[in-house]
Amino acid sequence: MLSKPNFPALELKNFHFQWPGQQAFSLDIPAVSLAVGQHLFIRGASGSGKTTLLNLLCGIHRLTKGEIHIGGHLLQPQSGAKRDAIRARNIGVVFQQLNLISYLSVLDNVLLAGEFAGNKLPDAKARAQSLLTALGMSETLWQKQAQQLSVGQQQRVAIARALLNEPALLIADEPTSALDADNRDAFIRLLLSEADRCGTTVIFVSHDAQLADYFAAVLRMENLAAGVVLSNPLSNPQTNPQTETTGEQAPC
Ligand SMILES: Nc1ncnc2c1ncn2[C@@H]1O[C@H](COP(=O)(O)OP(=O)(O)OP(=O)(O)O)[C@@H](O)[C@H]1O
Repeated sequence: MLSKPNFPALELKNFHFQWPGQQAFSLDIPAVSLAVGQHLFIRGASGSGKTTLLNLLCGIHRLTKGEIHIGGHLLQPQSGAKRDAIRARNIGVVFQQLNLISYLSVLDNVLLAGEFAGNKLPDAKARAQSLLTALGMSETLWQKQAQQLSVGQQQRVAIARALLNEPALLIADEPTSALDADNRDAFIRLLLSEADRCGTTVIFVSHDAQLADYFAAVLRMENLAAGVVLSNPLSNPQTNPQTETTGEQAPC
């Protein structure tokens, strides 16, 4: 695992958001702190604000009041350009639709994350190759176009891309919603084990309550205002994928 600075992966202070001109919906979180490596599952009903919350944590929307810190960096309040730069370097995202560039190769899809971050890592190519190998993507696949991959292979590329910049935080937005139970479980195991290896904190959002069993911490959208991260009594370290390893154990 990489050595990480001594900051929480995520810290929210007096977080308040309201859509302009709308009183009916708001998000309020007095205080939340997630330690490095502590994975969080967020669940909530349709319309409870999951996507809005993720977009705020990524700096896509501007917070109405309060502060968001990612890996010790102040994300909000900041200008849009500063939020973009902080996001590119400190947050990896796995989207619901994975969002790979279909005509680019596997390797170039992963390296895109480095370009968005201004190629902070001088060894980005070697790191991309190492991540792909650890995720079970052999060298024969690296020059294949993303559109020629199976869904499972595309998911691995999406995980490698999200981890390329050694982010403090990886946000996964319902990436398993189109999968059957076996593939869903395999994906989430792989994601968490690879994040553990890299020392990255995962925030996984879903309406699927069954997935909560994989996480030691669960936050329900309905309980945001309480400002607490609940321990998950169902999480079982024997079966918890955070303790599993898959693929080759290359350095992260
Ligand atoms: N661009 C927007 N402008 C104004 N209101 C919005 C906008 N986007 C979402 N909302 C409102 O914010 C609230 C939360 O929506 P959001 O999409 O975050 O919920 P969600 O939990 O992600 O829902 P789902 O699970 O159905 O995707 C809803 O009341 C929605 O109508």
